[in-house]
Amino acid sequence: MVRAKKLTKRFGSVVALDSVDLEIPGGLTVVVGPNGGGKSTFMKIATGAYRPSGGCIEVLGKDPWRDEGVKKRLGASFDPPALPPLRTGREWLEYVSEARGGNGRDVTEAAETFGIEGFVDKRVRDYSAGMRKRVSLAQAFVGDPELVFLDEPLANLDLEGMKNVVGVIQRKHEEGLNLVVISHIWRPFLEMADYAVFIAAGRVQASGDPDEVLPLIEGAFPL
Ligand SMILES: Nc1ncnc2c1ncn2[C@@H]1O[C@H](COP(=O)(O)OP(=O)(O)OP(=O)(O)O)[C@@H](O)[C@H]1O
Repeated sequence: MVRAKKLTKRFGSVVALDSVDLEIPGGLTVVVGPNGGGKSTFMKIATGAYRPSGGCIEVLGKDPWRDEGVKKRLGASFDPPALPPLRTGREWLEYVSEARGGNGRDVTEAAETFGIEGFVDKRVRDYSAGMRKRVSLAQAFVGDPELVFLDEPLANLDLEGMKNVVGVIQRKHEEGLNLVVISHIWRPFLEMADYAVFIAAGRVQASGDPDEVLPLIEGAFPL
């Protein structure tokens, strides 16, 4: 699904990703690591939002920075959510669905899935943080993407919302969708994951079977 070789990203003197070699297979992958480790930067490069400073990355066999076609096959929910403040949630979701080659009709289903029907016709600027997160999650799934990236899908959600989103991810995974989930709340996702990646200090510290990566994660974040 994703193949990175010597992938590097610098912001001035900060090296956010330092010569990362990584292959992410199909299925559900969980990406874990400390704040500032490079996870979101990796996702932004993988979805074509950032250009690498060095090395290369292929997503679904294509370069996401250069290939506009592959971007249409990817769904993404960034954290914090990137939504246009003056649009309604519905207008934005229809736009994203259509940009991915969908017909916008799946927006109603996505609205139900993420419990946003009550406010989807209001402007984004009037949303709470949790409402923004829900619309941003719906955005990742409309337009029938082949691979979905979610950055902190549980951030700002209430308990009911968290349970719902974990359930949606489980169901999408079972239906055969490919997902890459970055989450500090890793336990519910690691249980269902096919692959795990631990990123810290701009490097992949471990990747592979979740059962093998888990001890490393628990060692790094003792509770
Ligand atoms: N647009 C940017 N401009 C400058 N520095 C950046 C930018 N984006 C990220 N960085 C820096 O790159 C490093 C990696 O950040 P990144 O957001 O990828 O980490 P992360 O693992 O996602 O962290 P968190 O768990 O806190 O979300 C950090 O040192 C951060 O300050």
